[in-house]
Amino acid sequence: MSSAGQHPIEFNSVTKYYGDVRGVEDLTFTVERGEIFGFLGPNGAGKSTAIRVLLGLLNPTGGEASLLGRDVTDRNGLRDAKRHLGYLPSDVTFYGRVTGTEVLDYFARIRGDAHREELLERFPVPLDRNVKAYSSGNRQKLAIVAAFMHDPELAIMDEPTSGLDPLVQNEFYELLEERQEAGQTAFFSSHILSEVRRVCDRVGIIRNGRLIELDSVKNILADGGTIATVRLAEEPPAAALEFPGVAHVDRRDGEYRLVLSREFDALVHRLSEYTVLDLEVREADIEDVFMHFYGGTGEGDNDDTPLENETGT
Ligand SMILES: Nc1ncnc2c1ncn2[C@@H]1O[C@H](COP(=O)(O)OP(=O)(O)OP(=O)(O)O)[C@@H](O)[C@H]1O
Repeated sequence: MSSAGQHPIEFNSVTKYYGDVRGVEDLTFTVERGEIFGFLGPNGAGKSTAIRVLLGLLNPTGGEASLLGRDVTDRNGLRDAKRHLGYLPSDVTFYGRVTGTEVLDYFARIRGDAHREELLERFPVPLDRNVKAYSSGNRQKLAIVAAFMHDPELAIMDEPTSGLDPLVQNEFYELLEERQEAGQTAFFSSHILSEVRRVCDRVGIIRNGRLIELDSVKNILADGGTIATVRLAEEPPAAALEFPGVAHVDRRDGEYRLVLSREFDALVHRLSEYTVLDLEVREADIEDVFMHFYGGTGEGDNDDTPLENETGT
């Protein structure tokens, strides 16, 4: 379509305030064609605000954003772009007393449904039943079929796997991967780090409305390095464990946890000054790395709710 050669998603210094409340501030990044991009951040960080600006549901206070090459404030252009978009909201609600079939018929009339039967085989739902009586998982599956049955070139999803059981989640990741092989683009917010590691090429991390990291998952994991957890018989002087190569130290339950590069000589040398009761050295995993970005006491935090993990809600 008209977006050929352009980035499917572009944010250029986008700021959105709700009165005095900051939604997002000076957000600048692009999503490349054919990539799966994860948009991460703690609760209240501004992810939904950014997505709503992109969909033209909120006017930015400043800056510009474009979707499939169309300025999001250009109503007609955005309407055209949306024919090639699949959108999966976080809180799927269908209005009225309608069946699953009627919901899909409605979207089919607007955007097409070439892949409807194939998707219904992968994400089966009780089509003849009133959607008000659907379980949350079935509601989410129906929304997936509705979002993807016209084979959109871009999918925007707000926590797409919430409410899905592990088998359906897996089917969904496979769908995203197949679509990527076909050159289509996906942008989604998530709190589930295992899915980010599995499917995302790049991530943007937002906190307090600002983008604080933008990189490939591979690079982010590589930079996170190694974690050493050590228990000592003596209390070392403050800062004794902050030697070169150590990016971060914290003390928890009598243990020191060091985030460090894979240079072990300095670690061994420093620990030799103490009686080591316990020592574990391992590769940092994705939870360690993202906790580093999520945690802390950033000025003006909107909400310090901890990150949910796979077993969370
Ligand atoms: N309609 C609104 N009116 C006023 N403030 C709002 C509104 N919507 C969001 N906010 C505020 O904007 C900030 C960003 O919220 P947003 O919902 O975009 O975060 P989020 O990253 O999507 O969070 P979550 O992970 O909890 O869904 C928060 O401080 C929130 O309270």
